[in-house]
Amino acid sequence: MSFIVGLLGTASTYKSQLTLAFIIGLVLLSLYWFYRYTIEPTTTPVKGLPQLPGSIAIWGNLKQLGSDHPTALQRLSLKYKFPVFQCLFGNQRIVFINSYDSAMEWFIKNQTALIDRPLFYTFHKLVSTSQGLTIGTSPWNETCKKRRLNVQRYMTTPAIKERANLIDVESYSMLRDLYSFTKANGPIYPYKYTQRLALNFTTMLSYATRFDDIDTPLLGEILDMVKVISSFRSTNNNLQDFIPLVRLLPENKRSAQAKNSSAKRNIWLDKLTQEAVNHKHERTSIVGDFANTDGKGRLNMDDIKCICVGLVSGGFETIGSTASLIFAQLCTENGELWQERLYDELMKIYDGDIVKAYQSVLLEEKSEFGVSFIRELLRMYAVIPLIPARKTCKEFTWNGVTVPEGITVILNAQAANHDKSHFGADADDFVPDRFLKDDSVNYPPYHFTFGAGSRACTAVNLSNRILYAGLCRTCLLFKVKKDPSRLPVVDYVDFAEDRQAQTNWIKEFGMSLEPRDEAMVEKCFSVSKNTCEEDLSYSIEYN
Ligand code: HEM
Repeated sequence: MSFIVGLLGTASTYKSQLTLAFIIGLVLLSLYWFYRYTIEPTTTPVKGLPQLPGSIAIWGNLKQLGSDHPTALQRLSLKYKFPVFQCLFGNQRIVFINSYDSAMEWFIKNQTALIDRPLFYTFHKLVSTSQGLTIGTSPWNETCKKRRLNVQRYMTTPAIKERANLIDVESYSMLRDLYSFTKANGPIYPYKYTQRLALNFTTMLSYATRFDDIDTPLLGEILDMVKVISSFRSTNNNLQDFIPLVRLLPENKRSAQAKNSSAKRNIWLDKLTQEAVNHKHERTSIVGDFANTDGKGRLNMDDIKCICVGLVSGGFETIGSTASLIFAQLCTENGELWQERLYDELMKIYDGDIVKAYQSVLLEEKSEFGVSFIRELLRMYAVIPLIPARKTCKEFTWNGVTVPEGITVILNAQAANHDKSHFGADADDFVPDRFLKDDSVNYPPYHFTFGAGSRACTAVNLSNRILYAGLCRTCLLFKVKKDPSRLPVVDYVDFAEDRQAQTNWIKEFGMSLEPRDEAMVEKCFSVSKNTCEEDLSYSIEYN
């Protein structure tokens, strides 16, 4: 300021007046640029929708949300009694949906208006540049529509039955290795085993390749890398998505890490794709199906690559996390009772024939308790608590409010799944009987863990089947035993190891498998080994 006053004082010549005008102009321009680039919200407020108080310049409401966004948003929604509100993440305006009924209204009743997805700087500009956008990260356009329709071919009830061998080989391998490890060494944290089940399922479906040895170095590398990539989609790990200034900082570590992980991922994905093409005549896979058409179908190789990356990333973490939560719940105080109840019910359904039950759970979901248990597990733990963002592609009206086109909307599945006005006072408890009753709760979509509406998870039925078969096979052959020195944390918020991740996974706990009848375990395992001989031979360790 004193500099400008000084200049004014001595601005006797025309030249210095010009200099002064130039400097003031430059300052004003810089301030304008600063405002437009980093403070001005990208969209105007939605008239009539409550705004979350406490927004500050540059940060918006981000600071007040701390490191656990879904829980903070859920708490604020209850505090202010706003099931739906808008807030600012940096300069991005986002509408959050936090209750069961409002989720139904926005994501199901108005699903055609919410079919689009917005683009985010980190994920879309840094991570996804070379393999292209997956279905789950792509805006709605002809390419996305075509790819989504093709994926649905692999997710129909007959298609799931046709690929039951994949559920067989992976649930068998998981139980085989957990059993042999815990028999020899005592309790173990099962997460890596459930992750391998999930990763293998998606790589088998996409590329007809799997990992058999839990200690294969590439498996560990892939598990780490996919976790890093997924963190780029989280709302609270990526300031640069919301605060444009952060993008300008030199040595932005997150951006460098994003590029690096994406480059590494592409190397192994390209290898898997090539393997699948090489084996196109002998092995069934999505890439192989495509290669056999000689590119004459509606899809091209880029489409296929994107579809497969999407299936691997969409399925791997979610199934892996939810499957380890099955073991966690079976290790709780009531876990033993639930195991016995399921075992008895399955014995009743399959006339005491364990081998028949062991095979049938791949093809049908006849145990009502088993179905309810998995449904409740998914409701209790929204492993992706904030559903990937949507963007309104047309105007619609909700509760008298006109929601315009171009608004970013995020469903807080954790909040909607724990909405006491829908699920009752025990909404925060794990009640595996919840979906056995004939009431308004036992009604699709049951919960919002798979998202909802036009862009909901394409693999709902497939995921339910994988989880059901895993649960039933475990209880048919084994008693899951807790490790008293490492009990699981089963609270729906505190269970998560890292509340900043996009997909939550459970904190370490210990469990072991005790056979109900060792001879029967061997018998069932040899049934799987024989039926899945060919799938087992697709393991990278044997090629
Ligand atoms: C417990 C298991 C799973 C959970 C909790 C889950 C959850 C989700 C969620 C929350 C979304 C976003 C939905 C939305 O915006 O409304 C999604 C999308 C998607 N999921 Fe899943 N998922 C699971 C398993 C799988 C599996 C096994 C696959 C593939 C084999 C898969 C493939 C996809 C795809 C392709 C999309 C993108 C859909 C689109 O944007 O049109 N998911 N999933």
